[in-house]
Amino acid sequence: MAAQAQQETAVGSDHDSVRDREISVEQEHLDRVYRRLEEKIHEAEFLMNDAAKRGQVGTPGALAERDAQVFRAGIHLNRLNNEFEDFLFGRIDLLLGKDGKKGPDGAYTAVEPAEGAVRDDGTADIAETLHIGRIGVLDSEYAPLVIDWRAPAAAPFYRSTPVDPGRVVRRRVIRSKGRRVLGVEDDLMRPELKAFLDGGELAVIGDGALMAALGQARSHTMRDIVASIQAEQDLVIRAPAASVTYVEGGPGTGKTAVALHRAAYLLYQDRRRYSGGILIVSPTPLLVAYTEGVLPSLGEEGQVAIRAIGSLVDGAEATLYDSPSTARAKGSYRMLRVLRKAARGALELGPAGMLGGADGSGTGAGGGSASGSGASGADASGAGAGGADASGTGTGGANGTRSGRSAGNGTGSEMSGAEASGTGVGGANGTRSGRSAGNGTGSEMSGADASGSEAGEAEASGSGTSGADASGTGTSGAYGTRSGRSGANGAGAGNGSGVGTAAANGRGSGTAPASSGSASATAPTQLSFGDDGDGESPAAPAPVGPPTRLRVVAFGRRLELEAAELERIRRNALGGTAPVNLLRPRARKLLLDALWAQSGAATRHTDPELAAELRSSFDEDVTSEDSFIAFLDAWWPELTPRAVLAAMADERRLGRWARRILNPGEVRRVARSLRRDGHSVHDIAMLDELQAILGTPARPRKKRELDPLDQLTGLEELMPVREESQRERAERLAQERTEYAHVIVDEAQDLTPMQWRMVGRRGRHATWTVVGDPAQSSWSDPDEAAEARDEALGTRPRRRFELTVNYRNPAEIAELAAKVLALAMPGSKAPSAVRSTGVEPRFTVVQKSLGETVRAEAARLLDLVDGTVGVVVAMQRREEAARWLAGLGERVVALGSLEAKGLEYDATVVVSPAEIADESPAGLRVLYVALTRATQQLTVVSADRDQPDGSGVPDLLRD
Ligand SMILES: Nc1ncnc2c1ncn2[C@@H]1O[C@H](COP(=O)(O)OP(=O)(O)OP(=O)(O)O)[C@@H](O)[C@H]1O
Repeated sequence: MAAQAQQETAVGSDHDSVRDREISVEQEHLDRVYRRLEEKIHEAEFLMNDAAKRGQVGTPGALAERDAQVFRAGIHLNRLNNEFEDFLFGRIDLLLGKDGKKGPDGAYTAVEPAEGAVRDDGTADIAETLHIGRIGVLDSEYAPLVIDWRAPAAAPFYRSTPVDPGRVVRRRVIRSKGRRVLGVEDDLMRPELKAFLDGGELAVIGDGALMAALGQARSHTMRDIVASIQAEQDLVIRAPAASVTYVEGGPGTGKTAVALHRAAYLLYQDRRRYSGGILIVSPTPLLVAYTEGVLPSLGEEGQVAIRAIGSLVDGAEATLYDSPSTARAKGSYRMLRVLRKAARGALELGPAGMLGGADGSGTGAGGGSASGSGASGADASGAGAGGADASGTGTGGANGTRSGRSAGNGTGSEMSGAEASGTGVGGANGTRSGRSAGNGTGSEMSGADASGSEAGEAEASGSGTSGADASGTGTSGAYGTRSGRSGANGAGAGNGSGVGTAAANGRGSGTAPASSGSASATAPTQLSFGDDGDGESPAAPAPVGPPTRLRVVAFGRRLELEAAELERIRRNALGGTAPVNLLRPRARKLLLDALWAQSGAATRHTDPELAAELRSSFDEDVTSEDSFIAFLDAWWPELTPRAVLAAMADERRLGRWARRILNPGEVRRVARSLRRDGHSVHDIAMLDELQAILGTPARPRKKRELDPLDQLTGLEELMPVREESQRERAERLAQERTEYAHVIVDEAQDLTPMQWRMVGRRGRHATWTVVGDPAQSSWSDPDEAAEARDEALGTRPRRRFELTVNYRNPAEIAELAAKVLALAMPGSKAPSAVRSTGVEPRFTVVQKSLGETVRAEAARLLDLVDGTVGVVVAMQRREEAARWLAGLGERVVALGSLEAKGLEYDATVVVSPAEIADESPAGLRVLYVALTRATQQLTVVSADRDQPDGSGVPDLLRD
C-alpha cells in the first residue's frame, strides 16, 4: 500500500506560524491562478461575442464557424465557472530529473532523479514544484500554473510512496474553499533527506491528507478522492484502456471510487475515442444516487451514463424484488432457453395485446379512437379516413380492429376472447360479446354491421357494396353471414348452430372528427419480497388463440387456408433462430405461396414472364385485401418483450415453455412473480433478452421535418433556442445509445448470467473496466456468473489488479467482519484496514421489542456521529424498519441488506445477523456486506435466532 510517511511535526520554531506561512504561500499561488482564470474567462466571453458577430453575416460558412466557436467557448466558460470551487488541491516538490525534457503540460517528464540530485551529505534542492488541480491552467508564458490531475505530470502526486518515491520529496494536499486556502497536509516521501526550497528548509505540516479525508463525516453523497488517490488505486485509474481492466478488492478498498475516477481519466486521455460514451453499471438506484455527483466534481458530465442494472432498458424500471429462489430461476442461463421458447410460443397466442397489458391505437384522416382494457390483455385499434372506433375489454383477451374510410365501430368484450373488426369505405360495425370466443367482422364499401354474441362460439360477418347486417346468437355455436350488393340482413340463432343468408339494398357514408388512440389497462396487485414464493397463484388468464382460418377472395375465387395448413406454414416460417418479428415477411410469403397454389392460376401460363406477372398481380390482389391484412396482424402479430413476458405469467403456458428446464415449483413462482404490477431487476434482463430474441422490424423512416430555425441568422434570436436544441440533441443521442465505447461494471460479482448478457450487448465493441469482490456476491451461483461474465467479455485479454487496503472501516469493525468472511468464503483474505478508531463494535439484544431496541440504538448513534446512520435489516423487514425510525430525521435511513450494497455511513446498526444470513443461499456474503458499511461505529442488535451469548454477541460473530 501507499504507506504514508506522516511527519507529525512541523520543522521550524513555532508550529502555528510555520503552518500559517505555508498557507500564505499557497494562498499567493491560488491568487495568481485566479487572476489567470479571470483572463481566460474574458477570452471565452470575447470568443462568444465574436462568434455572435459572425453569426450576423448569415452565410452558411460563417454560420457553421460561429456554431463551432459558440460551442467551444460555451464549454470553456462553463468549465471555468464550475471549476472555480476547490479546483486546486495538490502540490508536489520534486528533485532534479534525469533529463531536461518537458512534456506538453510544461512540466519535466523524468520520473527518476538525476545523479547527484541528492548530495552525499543527505541534502538536496527542490528543482521543480507542481500544483495539481481539477483542470490544467497555463500562465501567459505557457508555464504550468496548475496541472490537470489526469495529466502524466500529475501521476507522481498519486504514485509516489516512501518505498518508491521517484523525484517526489514532499506531497502536499491543499484544502481551499472558493478563493481561500484553509489548510495544508503534507506527506514526506523522502523523510531521510534534508531538502531545501529557495534556500529555506522544506516544511512539513499535518497528519497527511488521507487520514483527514477518511475521518470526515459522511453525507448521503460520495465525495471524490482526487486529492488522496493512493498508489495502487492510481495504477488502476491510469491503466491503458485496451481490452479488459479487471479489479478485485474487499469492502472499502475504493473500487467504486476508482471506477468513477477512471471514467474521468479515460475521457481526459482520449475524448474523441470516448465520444461513443462511457456506461457505468451500478447495482442499485441508491448507489447511482450516492455516486452520481462524483464525476461532475471531476469536471466530467454528459459523456458518462451511470445507470442501475434495473434501469438499462429504456421505458422500464425495476421497482420490485424477487425472492431468492425466484431470482435464481430468472437470472440463470436456464432462463435464456425458456425465453427462446416463449418468444416463438407466444406467436400462437394471437395478437400481442392479448398476452397481457393493453394496447390501443387509432389513426385516421378523419378520426380514430381505440381503447383496450383487460386483466390479462386487450388490443384495440382503429384506423379510418373518416372515423373509426375500436374497443376491447376482456378477462382473457379481446380484440377490436376497425379500419374504414368514413366511420366504423369494432367492439369486443369477452370473458376469454373476442374479436371484432369492421372495415368499410362508408361505415362498418363489428361487435362481439361472449363467454369464450367470438368473431365479428363487417367489411363494406358503404356500411356493414356484424355482431355475434355467444356463450360458446359465434361468428358473424357481413359484407356488401352498400350495407349488410349479420348477427349470430347461440349458446354453443351460431353462424350468420351476409353478403349482397346493396343491403342485407342475416341472422342465425340456436342452441347448436344457425345459418342464415339474405340480400337487400342500402347505402351508407360517414365522416368523423380526428382523434388519437388511447389505451388503458388494470393489473393485479403487487407482491413484495418473498411473496412470490409459494402459495396459490391468482387465476391464470385463459389463452386466446390466433385466427384458425384464412379466407380471401382473389381472381374472383374464394380461397381458404385451414388450421392444419396454417400451422404447417407457421412452423416452416419459424425454422432457424432468426428473430421472430423479422420472420413476418417470410410467413406472409409462405401464406401467399399456399394461396397461389390453391388458386390454380399457376398453371395458366407457361411463359415464365407472364406467369411472374400474373403471380405478382395475384399477390397484390390478396395483400391489398383488408381481410388478409387483418388476418396477418392477428396470426403473426408483432410481439413486444412485455407481451411475451406477460404471456409467461400464465403458469400452464410457462410450464409448457419451460418443460425440462425449470422445475414445477420454479414455474409456479416465476409465473406468479410476473403477474405483479411492475418489474424486478431480473425481469429487466429478461425484457432485454426478449428484445434481442424478437428483433425490431424495420420501420419506414420518418421524413425529416424542415427546421424553421435553420433559416434564422441573428444570434440573439438563435442562441437560446440553438443551445436548447443542441442539448436536446445530446440527450436524445444519449438516450438512443445502445452501445458504448467503454463499459464500467461496479459490484460485478452480483451480475447474474442474464444480466451479463444484457450488459454485454451494450459493450460489444467496447473496452471494459470490471470491479468487484467475490466475497460480497449476493448471487447464489458464482461459477455460472463467472462463465457468463467471460462470455460477455469475450476473448479480450484481461489485465488484473488487486486493491488490498480498506479505507472505509476502522480496524475494529474490519476485524469483526473478517469473522463472517471466514465463514462465507473460507480462505479468502480480508483487506487490511488503514486506520483504527479505538471504538469497538457494540452488541446488544432485544429489550422490549425489536423495533424499540433498534430505534434506541439508531438514536444513540445519531448523537455520537455528525453524519449518517444506516440501519441494515433483512429484506423482508425493510418497510417495518422504516416505520421504526420514523421521526428520527434525515440523517438516518433503513435499508434492506441487498440495498446496502456499495453504500456507507458514519455508523450502522446491523439487525439480526442470523436473519440476514438465512434469507438466501448467499446470505453470509450479504451479511459480510452489511457489516462493512460503517466508517466509525457499528452496533449489532441480536434477536432470539441469533443465539447471543451473555455479552450479546451473536453466534455468527463469535470466535
Ligand atoms: N484514496 C482514498 N482517499 C480517500 N478516501 C478514499 C480513498 N480510497 C477510498 N476512499 C474512501 O473509502 C470509502 C470506500 O470506497 P469505495 O466505496 O469506493 O470502496 P469499494 O471498494 O467500492 O467498497 P465496497 O466493495 O464495500 O462497495 C469511500 O468513502 C471512499 O471515498
